[in-house]
Amino acid sequence: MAGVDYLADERNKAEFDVNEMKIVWAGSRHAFELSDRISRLVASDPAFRKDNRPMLSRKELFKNTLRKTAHAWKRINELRLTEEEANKLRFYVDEPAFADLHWGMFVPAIKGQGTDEQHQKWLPLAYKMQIIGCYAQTELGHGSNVQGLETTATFDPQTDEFIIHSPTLTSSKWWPGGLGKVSTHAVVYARLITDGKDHGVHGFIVQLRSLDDHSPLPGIIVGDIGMKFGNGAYNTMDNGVLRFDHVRIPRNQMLMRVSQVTREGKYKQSNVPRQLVYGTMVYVRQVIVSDASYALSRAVCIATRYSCVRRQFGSQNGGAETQVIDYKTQQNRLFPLLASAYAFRFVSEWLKWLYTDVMQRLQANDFSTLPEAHACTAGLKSLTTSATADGIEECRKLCGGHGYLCSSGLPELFAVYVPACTYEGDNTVLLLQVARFLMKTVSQLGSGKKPVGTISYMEQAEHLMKCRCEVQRAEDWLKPSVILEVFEARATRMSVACAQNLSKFANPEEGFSELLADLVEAAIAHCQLIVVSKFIEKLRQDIPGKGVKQVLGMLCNIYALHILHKNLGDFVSTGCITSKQASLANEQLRSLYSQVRPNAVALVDSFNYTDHFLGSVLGRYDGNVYPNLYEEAWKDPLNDSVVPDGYHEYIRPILKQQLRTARL
Ligand SMILES: Cc1cc2nc3c(=O)[nH]c(=O)nc-3n(C[C@H](O)[C@H](O)[C@H](O)COP(=O)(O)OP(=O)(O)OC[C@H]3O[C@@H](n4cnc5c(N)ncnc54)[C@H](O)[C@@H]3O)c2cc1C
Repeated sequence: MAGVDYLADERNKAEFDVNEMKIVWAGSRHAFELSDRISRLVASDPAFRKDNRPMLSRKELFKNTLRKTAHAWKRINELRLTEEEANKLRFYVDEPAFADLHWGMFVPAIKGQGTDEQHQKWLPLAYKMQIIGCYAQTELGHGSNVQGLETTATFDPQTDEFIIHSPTLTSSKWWPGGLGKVSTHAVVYARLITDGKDHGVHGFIVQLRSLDDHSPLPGIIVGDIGMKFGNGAYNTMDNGVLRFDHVRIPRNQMLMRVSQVTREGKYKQSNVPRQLVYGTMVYVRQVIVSDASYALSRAVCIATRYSCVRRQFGSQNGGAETQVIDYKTQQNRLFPLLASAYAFRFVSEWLKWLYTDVMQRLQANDFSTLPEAHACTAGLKSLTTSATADGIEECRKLCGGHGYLCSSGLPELFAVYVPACTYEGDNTVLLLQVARFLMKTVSQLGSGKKPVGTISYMEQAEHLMKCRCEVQRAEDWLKPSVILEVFEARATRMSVACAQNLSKFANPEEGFSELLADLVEAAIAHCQLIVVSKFIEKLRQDIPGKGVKQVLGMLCNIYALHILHKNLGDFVSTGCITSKQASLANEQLRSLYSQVRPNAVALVDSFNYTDHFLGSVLGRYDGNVYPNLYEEAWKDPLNDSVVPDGYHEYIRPILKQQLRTARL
């Protein structure tokens, strides 16, 4: 029946003001209104339909993406959207496309690493999309180890040009999004060579294709690297391969904000500090953490609504069966993910602040907080993307068999999302960078150098190494000061233990290699503490709306106590808590699940996702799952005919055969 809200009972149970929570989730009233308006605009435009994506062949899929991107660009211009609105529109179109790399990597790379003259020349062209760019760093042979890149850019003083060359097969650029079939230009990372000397990896703007007929320029071999994981998913993107055969570009196409090559071929540092590139990095990672909260919240929204619709067992005297969300096992898997979605949202909002702070300090030549900002953003990128990838898969399982259908929206969401664990820095490699920073901080304790920002808790290392958790009753676990202290103590003790073990090695690098796995765990403990502490900080702010702060408080406690429960080994073995306190934490967690339960659907409604954006029959706003799932099945091309193609060739002969010789 059209118009019936099958989840109305669930919505009526909510104990907080959903409209106010929508504003908290969006970050501000302005952000909410903008997001709401643009998401409806996209949802109501048939050109942005996406339900058929998993069925399309690669070529159809790619062309469809080109059409949608062109349509989005047209609407952005017709409606005279601002940059903020245009970004939201691309977000709600919800399809990886070359434009993501153009706006998300190519433009920021030129902005961050280009000189004023380069900005004046290239940015207007890029803003009007008269050129389309990508970011070509990774090669077939090297990704994480950027210093191992092999592409060369050799300066030729005779002609005032760089010669870009791929000397080996492994130096082929491999993976850049938008490169395969679309980009006209790329920021290419190559080893700079002047007068026979290698100055390491630098960025260059290189034209790849003709602006007249799109054919590759002489000396350039370029194409797509092939199908990727999942149906639809990231296959909308033309991740590409690129080889150069002595391609010449003018000298002024090296990105020269930080270092330069003069007309005479002299390599020199400009007076702009090298650290300026950190600004772009913090910005990109903030976007990735924010995207993690959106991807996880989407999966959680689908799993929560469906868990209220789905009933299994428990019927007595012919009554209704139990909603699966009422099983404690379902709550124990689902609610920590719901809490994580909110936690990642708040930490990404805080990262926005960190970006402004970093930029202001850079302007003032204050680099004191950069190592900490670098470690913290690397760690948060790693932590949130790994948890989100795992969380989406968990949501699929929470939806049982139906979660495996493409119409649940979860398989494609998972396939699109998982590479976030790899791009912009492999998650393990990033955690090892965090670990190096932690080891350095521990080694400097007592030297008078004060740890700053998210690592400032280490100033209390002496206390944190020996403090005892004061929890005596389950409710004691609700105190933010208690939670913070045990998380700080665990992170400190794990880092100090690693540092002590490292000091046993005569060669520190050998020790680091040997202890990699422990170091990663210490880094995770530090990053989990950051997320918990930013959630607690958020709750210290004034948050209006009936019941909003209370329910967020429950989620914060669920997030922290669930991590504690999952990592009891760390907390107990480092002596931060006793096993009795561990079981009290678990008791408190169960009670929190019961408190969140009536608010579950309202908490996912607060994400304010349209059915178009969710793209899930199971997660429909109205909860009318079964008739729509049934209808969706009949749309499959296999159901176009009652008797399948191939019946006469392959099925009938088997059915009609007279077996004489078989040994069955
Ligand atoms: C969908 C997608 C889009 C991408 N888009 C772009 C793009 O637009 N532009 C671009 O330039 N690149 C892009 N990339 C490439 C991406 O940035 C790299 O894949 C990434 O940096 C990881 O590098 P790698 O592939 O060399 O992995 P590797 O470094 O080879 O990793 C393989 C394994 O080795 C481990 N490992 C590596 N080094 C260490 C170490 N020091 N210690 C311990 N373990 C280690 C890793 O943890 C991992 O388990 C994209 C990749 C994907 C999947």
